[in-house]
Amino acid sequence: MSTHLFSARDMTCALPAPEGEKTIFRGLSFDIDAGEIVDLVGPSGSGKSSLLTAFARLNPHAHGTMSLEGRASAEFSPQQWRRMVAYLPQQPVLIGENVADVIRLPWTLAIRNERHADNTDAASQSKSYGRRHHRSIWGSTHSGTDALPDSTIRSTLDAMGCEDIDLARAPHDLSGGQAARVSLARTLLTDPKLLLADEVDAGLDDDNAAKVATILSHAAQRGMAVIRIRHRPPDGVATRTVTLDKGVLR
Ligand SMILES: Nc1ncnc2c1ncn2[C@@H]1O[C@H](COP(=O)(O)OP(=O)(O)OP(=O)(O)O)[C@@H](O)[C@H]1O
Repeated sequence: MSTHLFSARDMTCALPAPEGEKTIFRGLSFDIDAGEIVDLVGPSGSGKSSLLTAFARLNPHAHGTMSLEGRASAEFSPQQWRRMVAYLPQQPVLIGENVADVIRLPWTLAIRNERHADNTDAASQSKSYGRRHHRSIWGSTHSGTDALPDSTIRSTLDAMGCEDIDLARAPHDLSGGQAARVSLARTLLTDPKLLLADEVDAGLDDDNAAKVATILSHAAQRGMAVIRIRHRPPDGVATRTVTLDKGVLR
């Protein structure tokens, strides 16, 4: 489709409604390059979350044409796509007994899936692409702890300015700011190419919001593309801002 890292064309979202269909947006186009941070703003209810979930192929009411690094989204299974186009919701969902387990969860699930895939003969071309890809990201197939030892999690969190987060802490004992950063760290460690951050700094104090912005900024410097939905005042981190209003992106 293009040479952009990610491109979307003709994105349309229409919800079932008593009077027929309610169109949230129609025919939207969007491009983003590696290393960019784009803020997506607009009035409440204008469809910002619907657009991001459409990009992540998580929105059953949306359709359009998308590509990543020049490859059409249809070449990827939804799971393969979402590993590279990761959607981060506002409310962190932290599953595990402690922070280390929470961060390791994608590896644990991937290894389980890999074992399942290796035990079946349904190795289509797209599946084999997925296995190669995730081995390259996640390295080991032995166990979640082998693939992502505590020492790696610790050093990664420290490098993200999360020295205050104890790996042994139960997720329900984390503050809102810590929970937001753990959720973000878990997703960044899976190394997506495009991160879709849906109001991840909403409800945080200024200090924690700044920490989240710094983490995202460093990820972008390493080549990740980031789209942020934000309702806070501009923080100087975005490379550009786009507005979604009345179904139009400008
Ligand atoms: N699952 C759903 N079922 C019914 N209506 C929905 C659903 N999801 C979103 N909507 C509607 O679609 C429209 C767009 O919602 P969306 O959450 O995408 O907007 P938004 O711009 O992200 O809003 P906000 O800034 O308040 O989070 C709204 O009118 C909303 O009520």
